[in-house]
Amino acid sequence: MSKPDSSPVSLVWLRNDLRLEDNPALVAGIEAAGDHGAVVVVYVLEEPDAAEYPLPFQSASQEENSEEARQSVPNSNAPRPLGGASRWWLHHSLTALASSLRAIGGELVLRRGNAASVIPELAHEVNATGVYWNRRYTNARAVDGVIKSRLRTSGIDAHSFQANLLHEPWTVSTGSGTPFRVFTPYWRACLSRPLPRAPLPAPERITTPLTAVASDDLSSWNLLPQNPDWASGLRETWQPGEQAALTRLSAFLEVGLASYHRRDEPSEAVNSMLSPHLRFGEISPFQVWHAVDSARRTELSGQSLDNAAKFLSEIGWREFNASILFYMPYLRDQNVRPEFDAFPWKETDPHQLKAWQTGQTGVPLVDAGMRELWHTGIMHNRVRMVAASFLIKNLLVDWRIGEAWFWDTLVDADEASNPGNWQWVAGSGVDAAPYFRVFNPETQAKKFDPEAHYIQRWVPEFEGDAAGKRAPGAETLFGGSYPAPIVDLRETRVAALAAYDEMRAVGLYRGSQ
Ligand SMILES: Cc1cc2nc3c(=O)[nH]c(=O)nc-3n(C[C@H](O)[C@H](O)[C@H](O)COP(=O)(O)OP(=O)(O)OC[C@H]3O[C@@H](n4cnc5c(N)ncnc54)[C@H](O)[C@@H]3O)c2cc1C
Repeated sequence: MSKPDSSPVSLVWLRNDLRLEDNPALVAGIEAAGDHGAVVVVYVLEEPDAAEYPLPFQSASQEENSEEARQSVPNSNAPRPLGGASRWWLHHSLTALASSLRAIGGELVLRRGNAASVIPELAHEVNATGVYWNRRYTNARAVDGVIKSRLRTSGIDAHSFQANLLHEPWTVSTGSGTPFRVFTPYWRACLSRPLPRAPLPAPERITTPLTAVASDDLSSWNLLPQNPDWASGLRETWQPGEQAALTRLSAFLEVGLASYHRRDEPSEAVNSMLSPHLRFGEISPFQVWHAVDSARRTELSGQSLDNAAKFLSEIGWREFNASILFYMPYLRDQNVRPEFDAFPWKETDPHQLKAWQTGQTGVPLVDAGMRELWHTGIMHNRVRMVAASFLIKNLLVDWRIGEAWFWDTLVDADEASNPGNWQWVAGSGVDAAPYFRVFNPETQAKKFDPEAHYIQRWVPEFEGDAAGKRAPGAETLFGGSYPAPIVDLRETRVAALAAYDEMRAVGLYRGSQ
């Protein structure tokens, strides 16, 4: 339905919240427009001028970690350009969102460019009386700050809402008022806070302005891969969009949750697979929390109750990483623990790196994970840890190189969780695994994929057991269809520990100067 152009207009800017249910900005925009107003819903493909948002900006991070090294960050606060798999997801998620909006009378307007210009210009174009968005906690909030002041200068109200985190970073702090650096007390503090608010229902109708608002054609954004079209595995695996996210959540509650204690076994389909849906905000953590919480109050018992608590704590890790990025905007570029700046990374061997990226290292569990990633845009969490550890510790490749590959290939690539987890594996992050913990892919496979079902699925040419032991005679296949390991796991483990000692010696030397 359309309203006359003189009516009040709300501009709702959707970002990582591509949903109708539990969308406070959308609800507030509709309410503010009232019975006589109209609502314009926009998504902006952000292409900011990075120089406009230099790091570091004034934030608590500088108090939190104020060493000189952390100040000279080469990056900017501009939103991080999406990787290939995320662009694929975004295309389909926007398509789904546009169709849901149309079903209740709305339209999705698409614009591209620097949001700091695009949003104020669009607000003027549609005579917006207010602009509404849900808050983000990445470095790109610097962009939001600029927009807010530009809008206010021209007399337009800007309103932002909590929608994408259960606990905004500044609401959870230690007794002395500093951010948590260790997960367990962080999550305990979260759990002692008031229960997360109930999710909001989806709006039933939206009124658009009488005059249609110009929109880009989604296909002109070229988000989908062409020549080659590498997305067939993504299409087989995923259905982006709000409806699919809700279906995933229901399926997890019905089937996965009861077996979630087996979440470390990659051949078991017990994990929720919600990460890309959460990443793009097709479902909110409030919806997930309340669905699980209501199940545990009414239906669950025994093991399932423990599983529910564990699952919610994984949602907690997502929040924890968001909080880390909030306070440490350099998370993707810099070691959180400065002593790692002296780590003697090896000069990257392009052949070894390629073998890792393409799942041809000759280490079956690592290769299975990397092939799963390439084909489906996702990798099981346990295998992510093993594959990352292999790159960092057995190949001595700087974690930032692995992080960039995951950023490009994961459909759930997240500005906080990706570098946060890479730094966790590297040992350079907050609450990280100690560097001397080197995942042994053979032991990990024996423990978590004992029948080698997962390995067989992704590395069918491998003949041997899960621990990487070749079947009799299969040694002759080395150099054949499945390669021999590109490095010796035991020797490289020793080399990694020696490199770690070298780094610590530099620290001790510097400390003694
Ligand atoms: C090297 C490495 C890189 C990673 N990069 C990302 C990333 O870019 N984006 C991402 O969402 N997760 C990342 N993870 C965390 C984790 O692997 C995925 O969240 C998980 O595999 C997603 O599958 P799921 O939805 O079935 O998880 P479930 O087990 O069902 O967990 C439910 C939700 O909890 C959250 N979650 C679970 N584990 C973690 C974790 N360790 N850190 C943060 N959130 C978590 C996710 O939102 C997930 O959807 C990474 C882990 C590693 C080791």
